[in-house]
Amino acid sequence: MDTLEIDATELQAITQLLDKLEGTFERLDTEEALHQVAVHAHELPSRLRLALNAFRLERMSGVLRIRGYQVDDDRLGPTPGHWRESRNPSPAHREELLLVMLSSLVGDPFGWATQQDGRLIHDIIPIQGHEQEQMGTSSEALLTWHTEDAFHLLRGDFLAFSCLRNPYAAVTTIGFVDTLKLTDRTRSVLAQPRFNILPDNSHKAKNNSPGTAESFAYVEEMLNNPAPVAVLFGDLDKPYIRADPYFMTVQDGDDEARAALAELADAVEDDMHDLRLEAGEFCFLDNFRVVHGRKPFKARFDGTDRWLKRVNVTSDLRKSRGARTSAGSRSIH
Ligand SMILES: O=C(O)CCC(=O)C(=O)O
Ligand SMILES: [Fe+2]
Repeated sequence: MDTLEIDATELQAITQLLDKLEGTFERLDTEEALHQVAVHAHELPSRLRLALNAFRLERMSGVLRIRGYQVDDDRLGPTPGHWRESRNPSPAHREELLLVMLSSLVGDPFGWATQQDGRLIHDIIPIQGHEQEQMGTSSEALLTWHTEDAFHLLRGDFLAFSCLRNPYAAVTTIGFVDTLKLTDRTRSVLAQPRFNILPDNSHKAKNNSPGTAESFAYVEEMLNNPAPVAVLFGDLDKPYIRADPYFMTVQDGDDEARAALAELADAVEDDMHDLRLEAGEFCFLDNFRVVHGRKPFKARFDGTDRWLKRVNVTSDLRKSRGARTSAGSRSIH
């Protein structure tokens, strides 16, 4: 993992930039705001911009932690009990603004019409009733390692988090694909389109408000009729990954693919790293080069729970033009 510690001078520059901009953008999810914010990102301290560019160009491990920003915990108020209860204007507007600025330096933020009612910026918080689910909103269950939105052809290249609070130091887990120990034979099987990846539950209509998502047609299609895909791709010596074992199957009778997937799961689990996100920390994951999950934790449901903001980032918005709710929108369906 790579870590950048923001120093006092940089913190002052960031604070001044946020002071200047926070009143300008009431919403961050409009075409205009996203354009403007991406340009203001170039006013951030150069060490941050250099680090994010190095991250984008794969000159780093695939995890970049940016530490040293201070969150005003009182301003945030209680952690919401559900992402639907998130307030507007957001009490975390400054952190969301900084998250979108930083994200704009690695690509372009986007969201899903089928997730969190189409919001661009997600709240990752424990939700009562979801304790045992395989979702960011669960708590007591182990969140099995995964590529984010692995089922989707247009999944993000990167994933960005802002940690607002994590009082009990819940652990995000990270697996680095660069250093995975797999036999050549297994690599070659994993590189063949012999695996089905079903949509995870966060994309299902039952976990969105009725009528809010533009269309669940693609998600339905992927549920009922998943096209077989490869798990490893790119350069097989240093592969990219696309996997979410909890939601994966192989064709009936394809024991070789099943064994390769099991070997991959063992290799990833043997070398998982703990990441305890702290309040004020921003964290970027390379969604092609690392997988992530989360260890179980006990949520409190009293307004003091862990609270992350999350945004998906793509290297190429143009690829999804026909799959967004309109050509100008950032919402894929
Ligand atoms: O809560 C976490 O640490 C990560 C959860 C997760 O998988 C996600 O937000 O994509
Ligand atoms: Fe995830």
